[in-house]
Amino acid sequence: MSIQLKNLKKNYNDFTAVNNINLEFQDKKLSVLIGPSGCGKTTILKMLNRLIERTSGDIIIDGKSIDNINTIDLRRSMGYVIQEIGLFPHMTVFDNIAVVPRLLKWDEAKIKNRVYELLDMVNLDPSINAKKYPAQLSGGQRQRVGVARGLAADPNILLMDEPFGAIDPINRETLQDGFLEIQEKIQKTIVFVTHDIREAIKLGDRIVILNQGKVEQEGSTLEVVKNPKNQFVRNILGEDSEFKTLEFLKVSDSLSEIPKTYDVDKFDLEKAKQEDSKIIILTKNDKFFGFVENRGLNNLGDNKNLKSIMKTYKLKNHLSLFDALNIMLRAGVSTLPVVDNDNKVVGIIDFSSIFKKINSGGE
Ligand SMILES: Nc1ncnc2c1ncn2[C@@H]1O[C@H](COP(=O)(O)OP(=O)(O)OP(=O)(O)O)[C@@H](O)[C@H]1O
Repeated sequence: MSIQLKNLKKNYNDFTAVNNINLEFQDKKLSVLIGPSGCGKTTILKMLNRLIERTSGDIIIDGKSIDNINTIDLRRSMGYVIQEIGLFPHMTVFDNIAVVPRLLKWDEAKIKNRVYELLDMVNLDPSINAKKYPAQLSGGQRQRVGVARGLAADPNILLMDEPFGAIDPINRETLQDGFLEIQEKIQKTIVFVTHDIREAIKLGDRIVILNQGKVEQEGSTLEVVKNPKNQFVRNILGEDSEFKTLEFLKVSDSLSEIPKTYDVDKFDLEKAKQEDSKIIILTKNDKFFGFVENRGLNNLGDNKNLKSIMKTYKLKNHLSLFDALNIMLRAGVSTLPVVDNDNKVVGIIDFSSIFKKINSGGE
């Protein structure tokens, strides 16, 4: 579902918070709104679900003005995830997530299925967490319950207002990674407010940069990062914005080759030594098992104990190139195998394929 803003305006008395904005939030894309405090981000978001009424202009969802959609239906078609305060403290995790399905009068069996499915999706074991109260969870876990609740009735649109803003940086990264995995699966139209440019670049398919109620620049994340329109945008992006695109580019887009793999139980040393590839990947039952560096094969002792030189580092294909470089530097290797969610090998990544990707601007 796409959302169009047409000449959208919001005045608070004689102060104009949102000033004649024309924009489209594209179907199934995550659009980030970013800008300095007070630039109108939250006001725009809340006008979408009519928590704030606009002064003039129009908001069109899939061709229909929101004036022609019943407000209750409108809000049900939009999940809403906000910072921290979103959960009802006196309700269990289960009941918090079940709020909208119960309003919609789903039967209890269907609600239970949905709540358990969502808890699994946000990586919270339902058998442990469904009965807990918000106060018994960590900040990051509460936030994941917030995301699950926003998705409960399977809305087409998700509005997220600094959903990870109150989480410490390390857990924040984990939540962002988890959320990217979820979005890959559910493909919602998401409008996401943040003031953190790294988060914007990492999560956003598209970025809207706002300044005093106006759009300063809008476009795909790479377009904006590569071609900032003016000094204001450059200031928002910060000094090392090219480097930040590493957060946005995915390992899966930068694979250098599909490697030949060797079943560890049928390993043929002489054949492996002939391979061009820098690393030899070992599998067991078609799943990733480990890898050895080709040059290491010559140093293999008489006992031919492969495991003595085997490494088990691997990269998941949904990780960012930023994470990939981090892991490669930590592991002290310049080439790593890449696996999918089923632990099947899908390719190899090395420094040169990463730099090629960065230099091409992600294309
Ligand atoms: N109810 C209100 N009455 C008067 N002014 C308001 C009201 N709500 C918001 N404003 C003003 O409108 C402007 C935009 O507010 P908004 O909350 O949309 O900003 P924001 O970009 O989300 O800021 P932040 O990043 O600090 O959350 C601000 O200058 C704010 O002071």
